[in-house]
Amino acid sequence: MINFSHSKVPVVLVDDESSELDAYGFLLTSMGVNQVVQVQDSRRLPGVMADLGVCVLFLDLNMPHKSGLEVLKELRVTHPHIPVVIITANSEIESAVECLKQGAHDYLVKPINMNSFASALRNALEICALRNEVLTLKGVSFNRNLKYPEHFQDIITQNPTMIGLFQYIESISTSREPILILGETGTGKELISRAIHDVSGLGGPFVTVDVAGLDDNLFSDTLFGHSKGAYTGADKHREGLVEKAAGGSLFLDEIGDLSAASQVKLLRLIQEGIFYPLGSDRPRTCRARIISATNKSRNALAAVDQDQFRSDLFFRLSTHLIQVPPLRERKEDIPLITAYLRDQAAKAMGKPVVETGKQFSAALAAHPFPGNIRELKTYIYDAVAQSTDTSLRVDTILDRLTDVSTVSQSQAANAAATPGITLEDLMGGFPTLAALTEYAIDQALERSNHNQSQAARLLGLSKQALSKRLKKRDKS
Ligand SMILES: Nc1ncnc2c1ncn2[C@@H]1O[C@H](COP(=O)(O)OP(=O)(O)OP(=O)(O)O)[C@@H](O)[C@H]1O
Repeated sequence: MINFSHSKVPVVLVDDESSELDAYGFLLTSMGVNQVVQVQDSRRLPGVMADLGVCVLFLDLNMPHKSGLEVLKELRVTHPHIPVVIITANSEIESAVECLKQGAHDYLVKPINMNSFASALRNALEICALRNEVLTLKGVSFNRNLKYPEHFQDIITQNPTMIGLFQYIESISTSREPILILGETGTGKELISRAIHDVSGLGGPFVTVDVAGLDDNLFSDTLFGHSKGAYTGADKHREGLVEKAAGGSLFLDEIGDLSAASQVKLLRLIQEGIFYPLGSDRPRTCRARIISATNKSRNALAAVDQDQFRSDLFFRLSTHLIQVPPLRERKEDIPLITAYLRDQAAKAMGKPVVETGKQFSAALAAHPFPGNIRELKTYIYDAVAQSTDTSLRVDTILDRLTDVSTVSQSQAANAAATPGITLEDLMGGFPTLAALTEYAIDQALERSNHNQSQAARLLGLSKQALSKRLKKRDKS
């Protein structure tokens, strides 16, 4: 019998029938699997996964409360790297195929044959090992290692840098020092600030203010409030947002646009921890944690020779500094976020969920997204509103992508100027498409130890298509 005792990866079984759970559990233990986790109520799975991290999942399709398909859709968002094997009855084959489309790794039909079970497990463990290797090479643990994944569930990503940011946010959760979030417009800075607040466990409210449109008087009034009679029309005492955020977090958005006079007031607030409502000489203590954000670059903000933004304020605000990567640097997130927004838009508009479609996906993949996720959201909502077919219509975005591409030419030029390995370096000259294809096939075979099923999966091909190509290559 195959023995999996060398693998430390836990195997999770999700099935509402306790007799099935016991039977599969027994089978796995007898194959030497070290850790078997049984989940009878699929609604409990997110909690179980939060503690486990990397694992292989066997998922029954037909369950009360939350079906296998619903669970799978959620997992694709929260744990996109985890291989999922569907367990299905003969009558549910169509649903199982739908699950494969949704990213399940394999399916088994009941009654389950021990050999098929073992081979599905072996493949899933191999996928775990391969993906782990790739992410380790990128400097990130396959395991998200998050203590509070639920606080990040609205931030859809599978990008290693983003997951690293989540880990950083958890590591500073007990600090009450200021946090500065840098990132281009629409990269999700506000979403991240919300997650920072949630992870911090602060019991007070999360209060946000966009300081870009505030002149100095309005800034003081908004943040610090005023006492009765402070100015004409101030007919009663009004507390400011610093007070409202007591015991919680105050999120100051667009901090890079703050006037010089307001910068001085903010610096005093952070340094001394006190503030004065307008018209009052009684100091109040600031009991809010300050999170700020800007879409100006770090260099533009911190440049000591420019007096636009005080460098002392920059350093005070950025005890903890978070740099959010633009969408064009995490292209692997585009399909994931697209699917999430597409489903969200369909739900909001009461329309059926449709496929994204190959052409639509390809057009998005080639776009630089100067407006990042906010821009992507605009396209998806518009395309969903116009959709009448089984997939999103690419013509709804093509014109818009061209317009924005012109705007973003300078960004693209910057990206191109980024030092790194060029295609020429890699291939010894600019490659033809055919040469690139061959190179990708070689790499996939090498990384999968010449296991053709694994290699085909890495390449996004069926095993048959890969084997056809390899045969053709052998003949030539
Ligand atoms: N990873 C993500 N997954 C899903 N939705 C996202 C993600 N990142 C951002 N969004 C969505 O994109 C939109 C813009 O995000 P957000 O307002 O947080 O960006 P921002 O960086 O604060 O932008 P700005 O600098 O213009 O204020 C919001 O609707 C947000 O919900």
